[in-house]
Amino acid sequence: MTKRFGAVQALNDVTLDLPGGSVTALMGENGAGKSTLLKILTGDHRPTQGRVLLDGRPVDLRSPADARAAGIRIIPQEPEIVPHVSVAENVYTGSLPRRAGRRLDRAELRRRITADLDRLGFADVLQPDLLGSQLTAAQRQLVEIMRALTGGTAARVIAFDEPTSSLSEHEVDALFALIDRLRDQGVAVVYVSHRMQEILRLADRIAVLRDGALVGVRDARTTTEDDLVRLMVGRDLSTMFVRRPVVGDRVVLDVRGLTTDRVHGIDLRIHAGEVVGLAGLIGAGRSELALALAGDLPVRSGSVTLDGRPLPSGSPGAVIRAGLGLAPEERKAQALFLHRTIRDNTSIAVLERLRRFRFVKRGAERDLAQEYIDRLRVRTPSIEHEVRKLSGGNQQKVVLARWLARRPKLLILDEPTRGIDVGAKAEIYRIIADLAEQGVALLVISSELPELLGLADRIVVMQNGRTTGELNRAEATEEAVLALAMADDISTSASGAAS
Ligand SMILES: Nc1ncnc2c1ncn2[C@@H]1O[C@H](COP(=O)(O)OP(=O)(O)OP(=O)(O)O)[C@@H](O)[C@H]1O
Repeated sequence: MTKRFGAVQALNDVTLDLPGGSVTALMGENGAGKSTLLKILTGDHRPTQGRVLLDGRPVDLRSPADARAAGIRIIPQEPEIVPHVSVAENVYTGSLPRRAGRRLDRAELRRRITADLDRLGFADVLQPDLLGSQLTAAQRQLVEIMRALTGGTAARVIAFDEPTSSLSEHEVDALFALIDRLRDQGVAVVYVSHRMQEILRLADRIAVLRDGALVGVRDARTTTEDDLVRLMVGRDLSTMFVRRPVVGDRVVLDVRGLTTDRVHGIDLRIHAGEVVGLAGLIGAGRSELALALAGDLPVRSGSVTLDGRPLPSGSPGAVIRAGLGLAPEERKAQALFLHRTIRDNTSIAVLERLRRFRFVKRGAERDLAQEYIDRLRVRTPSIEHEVRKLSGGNQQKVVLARWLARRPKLLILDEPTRGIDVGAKAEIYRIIADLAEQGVALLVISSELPELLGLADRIVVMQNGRTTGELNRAEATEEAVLALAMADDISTSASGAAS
C-alpha cells in the first residue's frame, strides 16, 4: 500500500497481514501513517497504489459502505453521536425499525437494543433511554462499538483508533474483555495506540510504522518496550524524565477555599519552579479545577492570587493576560483553528502579547514559535501547512507549542501527552523541566501515573471534587496515589467490613 497526499508520502509500500483471531497493534510516531492505513481499510481514502485482500480475494473499497459490506469496521477516536436522540436510535441510525406510515417502531427498537446490550455484555453500563447528549466519553464509544457489531455483515476486521484515551481504568478493563471476546470469535482486531503498557498487555503482534514505512512486526510476548521505542523513533531514548534542582520559595499560585459547582474548598499553593501533579480518577474534578482557575467556569467562593495579585475570575482573556495559561484536555475541539496554518495557530497567543508590548519584534516571536515546532518535532512539510491536514498527534503538538512559546507565570497542562508519541513525550517532559528551571510554576494533570511520578515535585490527589491528600517526591508511589484517589471508597468499604 502506498498513499501520497500531494508532496506528502503518508504510506510507502506497506505490506501487512492481519490474522483472524488475533490482535495486531499498530504503533508509530505522530504522522507515521497509522490513521491513513486505517482510512484506506475503511474506504475513506483510496490508496495511490496497492490493494487489500480479504480471505485471499481482492476487495474494492471505494467507500465506507463497501468496507462495511466487506465486514471491515472502525471505532473512531471521536464517535459521532446525535445529541437529542436515544442510545438505541444512535446505535441503529440508518436501519431503524419502522411501522406502516414510517413511524418509528419503539417496541421493536427496545426489543432489539435490549437483546444487543445483553449479548455484548453492556447492559449494566449503557442505558438505552439515555440521550446522546447525556453520554460519557466511554458510553459514546460503546455506542460506536455497538454500531460496528450489530446489523449487516458480521464483522471480520475491527480497528480501534486510540480507544482508551478518555476511558477510566474500569472502562478500559471492560473494553479489553470485549476485545478478548472478539479475538475468540476469530475477528482480526487492529489496535492503534501510543500507550505502551496497554499494547504489551493486549496485543498478540505489534506492527511499527516509521515515516510511512513498515519497519517491523514483533511478537508481543517476546518484545520489549526499549525495542519498540528504538523501532519507532530510530534512536535510543535514554532518559524520559530529567531531574531538576529544587523549587524556589516564591508562591506563584495561592488558592484558598476555591468552590465551584463541582469542586469544594480547594487549597493549593504552587511555587516558582515547582511542578505540581494533580492526580485523581476520571470525574474527580481535576479538569473542573483547571477550568475554574482559567476563568472558564464560574467560581462560587474562595480566593485565588497569582504572584500576590488577585486573579480575575470569570474572564479567560483577563486570566491569560494576568499570566496564567491552560492547555486544555480537549485540545482539538477547544483550541485549534483547523483551516489556518501552523504559523497562525502557534503565534496567536504571542500576537496578543505583541499588541500589549509594542516593541516586541514580530520576527523574534515567530522564531520562538518555530523553535517549539522544531523541538516538538511536528511532522509537516512547512509551517505554512494547514492544521487540519496534520495527523491528530501533530495537531496536539501545535497547541502545546503555542502555550510553551507564550511562557506564562503559571502553566496548567491537562493531559499534555494524550495521543502523543514517545519521542515527543520525552521532549515535552524536557520542556516542562526547562520551564520550571526558568521559574514558571506548573500544574500537570495526567491519568498516566508513571508520567506524574516522573514529572512532579509534589502530587496533590483529588476525589469527588475535594483534595484528599498530598505526597512529596519521596512519598509518591502508584499505590499511595491510588489509595488517596479512592480514599472514600476504601474507608467506606473498610467501615463496612468492620460492621
Ligand atoms: N488529508 C490529508 N492531506 C494532506 N496530508 C495528510 C492528510 N491526511 C494525512 N496527511 C499526512 O499524512 C501523514 C500520515 O498521517 P497519519 O494521520 O496517517 O499519521 P498517524 O500515524 O495516524 O499519526 P498520529 O499518531 O499523530 O495520529 C502525515 O504527514 C499527515 O500530515
